[in-house]
Amino acid sequence: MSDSDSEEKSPDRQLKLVVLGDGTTGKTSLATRFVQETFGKQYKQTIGLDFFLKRILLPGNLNVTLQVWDVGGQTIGGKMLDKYIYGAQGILLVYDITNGQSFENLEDWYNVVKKVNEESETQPLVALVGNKIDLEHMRTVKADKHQRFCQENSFSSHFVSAKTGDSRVVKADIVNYSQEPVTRTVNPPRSSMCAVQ
Ligand SMILES: Nc1nc2c(ncn2[C@@H]2O[C@H](COP(=O)(O)OP(=O)(O)OP(=O)(O)O)[C@@H](O)[C@H]2O)c(=O)[nH]1
Repeated sequence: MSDSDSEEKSPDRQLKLVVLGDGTTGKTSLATRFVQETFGKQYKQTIGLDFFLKRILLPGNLNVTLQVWDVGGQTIGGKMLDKYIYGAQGILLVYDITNGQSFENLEDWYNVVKKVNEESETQPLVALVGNKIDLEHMRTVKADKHQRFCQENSFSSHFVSAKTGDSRVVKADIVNYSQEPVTRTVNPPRSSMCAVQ
C-alpha cells in the first residue's frame, strides 16, 4: 500500500473542544471567527449548545477534526452541562474584558470542569480567553488578575477579539535570575520571577 493510500484510509483524529463562559462574552462569535472567519454584530443567544466542526492539519501531516462545542451561557446549573463537558481534550474559559462579573463567574464554570474530570486519568488542557480586546478602553478586568488566575491553575493565557480577529497569546515564563552570570550590575531578585511577554 502506498503512503497516499494509507493517508486516505486512516480516519481523522477527533478532538473535542468545549467553549464555556457567561452569556454574551462572545463564545459563538469566537467559534464562528475560528471556523468560518466571519463576525456578526447581532446577538443571538445560544440555547443549550451549538456545534461546529473544523478540519485542521497539524505538523507531521496529521489531519485532525476539531469538534467545537459552543455551550450557551445559560446552561450553568443545568442538567446537561456535565454531559457537554465530558470527554473534552480542551476547554476554553471565555470572559469579556469589559464585564468583571463574567470573569468572576469563571470560577463556577471551572468548578464544573473539575467535578466532571474528578475521576478521569487525563485532564483537559484549559485556556483562559479574555475576549473583546477591541474594547480595550472599556476594560474592567485588569490583565494581572487574568494572569494570576492562569498561574494558579496552569491555564494558557489569551487575549482576543472575535470582532477583529486579533489574538495574543500571553506567555508567562519563569525566569530564574539566580542562574544568570554573577557579573550583573543590578541586584538580582532572590526568588524566581514571572516575566509576561
Ligand atoms: N466589540 C466586540 N463585540 C463582540 C466580540 N465578540 C462578540 N461580540 C458581541 O457580543 C455579543 C454576544 O456575542 P455571542 O458570541 O453571541 O456571545 P455568547 O457568549 O455566545 O452568548 P450566549 O449564547 O448567551 O452564551 C454579540 O452582539 C457579538 O457581536 C468582540 O470581540 N468585540
